[in-house]
Amino acid sequence: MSYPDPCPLPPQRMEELVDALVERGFYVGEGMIDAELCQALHAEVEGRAHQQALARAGIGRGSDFDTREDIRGDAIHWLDRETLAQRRYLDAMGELQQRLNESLFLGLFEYEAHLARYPAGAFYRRHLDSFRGRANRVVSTVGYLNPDWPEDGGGEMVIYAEQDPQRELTRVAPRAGTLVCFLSEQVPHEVLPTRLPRASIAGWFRRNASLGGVVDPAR
Ligand SMILES: O=C(O)CCC(=O)C(=O)O
Ligand SMILES: [Fe+2]
Repeated sequence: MSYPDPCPLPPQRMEELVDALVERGFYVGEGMIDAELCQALHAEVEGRAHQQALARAGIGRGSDFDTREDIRGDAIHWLDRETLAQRRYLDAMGELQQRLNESLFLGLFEYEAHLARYPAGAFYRRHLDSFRGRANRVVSTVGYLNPDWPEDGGGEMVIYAEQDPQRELTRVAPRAGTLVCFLSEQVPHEVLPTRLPRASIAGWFRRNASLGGVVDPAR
């Protein structure tokens, strides 16, 4: 497998991403993630599903953890840099982290992400990514991996207004190459029921929890 160097996110589009985050709190970029990389990551998700090497996703953390199919129905695998494709993706997110810190002084200091597969019929009800026990999530990213997603495939991600969480701002089809980025504490969002198996990577830039919510100085 060969990849273009140095980064699978187009550097010239970083500025539009940063501007959208500042102006609207979210960004939707089609064709942001390299097609070959999406293909490799998609194969990894499907391979893991086949080997039953994905874990049921849950809500909450530690002793609060619970699987709730009425809230979310995906199965996940936390990225561990095991494959070249994972390393490429994480390296790209590392560059994005650096860019966000330089431009917005967010003090992001680490990134965690998981592969996710929503089987047919699965969804994830409207939620915020930063909640009790996860208050240090600052910026969320979702990269989509399914090539040729049909118009009637379902599984769109809906973004709602912060002040009026009933009001839809946009719907995003989970098509390979699209990258969505948003402020974790402010942007309510939802995954509509999918008609086809749907693969993505959801990830979060975090600030240092040990500082009790105080922003790290930009590095
Ligand atoms: O896959 C998506 O579109 C979003 C997933 C999500 O909201 C999450 O994992 O927190
Ligand atoms: Fe989410």
